[in-house]
Amino acid sequence: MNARAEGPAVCQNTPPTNSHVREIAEKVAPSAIYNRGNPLDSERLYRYRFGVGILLHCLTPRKTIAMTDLRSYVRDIPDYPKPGILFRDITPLLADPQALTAAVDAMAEPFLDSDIDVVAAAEARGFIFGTPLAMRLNAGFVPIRKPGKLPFDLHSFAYQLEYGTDELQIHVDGIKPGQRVLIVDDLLATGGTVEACLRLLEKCEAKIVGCSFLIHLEALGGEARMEPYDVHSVLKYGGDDKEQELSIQNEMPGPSV
Ligand SMILES: O=P(O)(O)OC[C@H]1O[C@H](OP(=O)(O)OP(=O)(O)O)[C@H](O)[C@@H]1O
Ligand SMILES: Nc1ncnc2[nH]cnc12
Repeated sequence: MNARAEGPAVCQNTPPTNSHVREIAEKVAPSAIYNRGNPLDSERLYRYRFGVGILLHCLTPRKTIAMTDLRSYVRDIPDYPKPGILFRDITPLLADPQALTAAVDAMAEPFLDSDIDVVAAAEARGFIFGTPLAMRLNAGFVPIRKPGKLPFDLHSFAYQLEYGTDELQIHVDGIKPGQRVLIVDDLLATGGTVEACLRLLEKCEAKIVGCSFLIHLEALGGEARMEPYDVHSVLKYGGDDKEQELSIQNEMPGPSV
C-alpha cells in the first residue's frame, strides 16, 4: 500500500506531526502501534519515531574521506602571493562538507581525552579550524589577534620576519592560569606564528597541552621552534620541494593572505 499517496499530505521540508505519523503507521504497520489492543500513546509514539530515526541514521551510507584523499583537496598555487612561494590553498577542502569534517576530526582525534579547557588560535585561518575543534573537544575558544582588534587589556608579542616585524595579541583574561590549552592553526611553516602564540599563552600561565595543524611544511623547520611542546599535523609535506617550499611569512611584509 502506498501510504504517502493515500495518507495525509506530509510536507517534505517540515517534520511530520504525531498525527501524521500515527495515520501513516496505522496504514503501513498497524501492529507496530498497537500493543494488546491499546492505541499508541504519545510517549511510545515519540520513542517509536526516535528509534526509527536512529536506525535510519545508522543505516544511511556516508562518504568518508581517507587521509590520502584529504590531500587532494589542498590546491598548490605556485608563485603566490610572491614569486618563489608555493601556496598551499585549503579553500577546496573548506568548500567540501565531508573533507572539512574529516579534517576537523583528524585534528581533534589525538586530543579527545586530553581534558582541553580552551582552544586558542590566531587569526584568520586559525579561527576556521579552532572553533569547530573547540566544539569537538567540549572546550572554549580564545582568539589571538593582530594589533587593533581586541578591545580589553592585552598581552602582546612582537616577532621578527625576514624583513620587519609582526605582532599578535591576546586578552589578559582570555585564559586563566593553569587552564589546559590546545593551539590550533591551519598550517605550520617557519613556526613564527605558533611561537608567538606559545609566548602569549605562557604569559597567561596556561598549561599548554599541544598544537594541532592541518598542514605541516616540514622543510621549513617550524617544529624546532615549538619545543618542548607536542606537535600534531594531519598532512605532512616533506622536504622534496625545498626550493619552492617557503613561508609567506619570510617575504616582505604585505597584505595578509
Ligand atoms: O609558520 P609560519 O611561517 O608562521 O606560517 C604559518 C602561518 O601563516 C598563515 O597565516 P597568515 O599570517 O598568512 O595569516 P592569515 O591566517 O590571516 O591568512 C597560516 O595561517 C599560519 O598562521
Ligand atoms: N606556503 C604557504 N602556503 C599557504 N599558507 C602559508 N602560510 C605560510 N606559508 C604558507
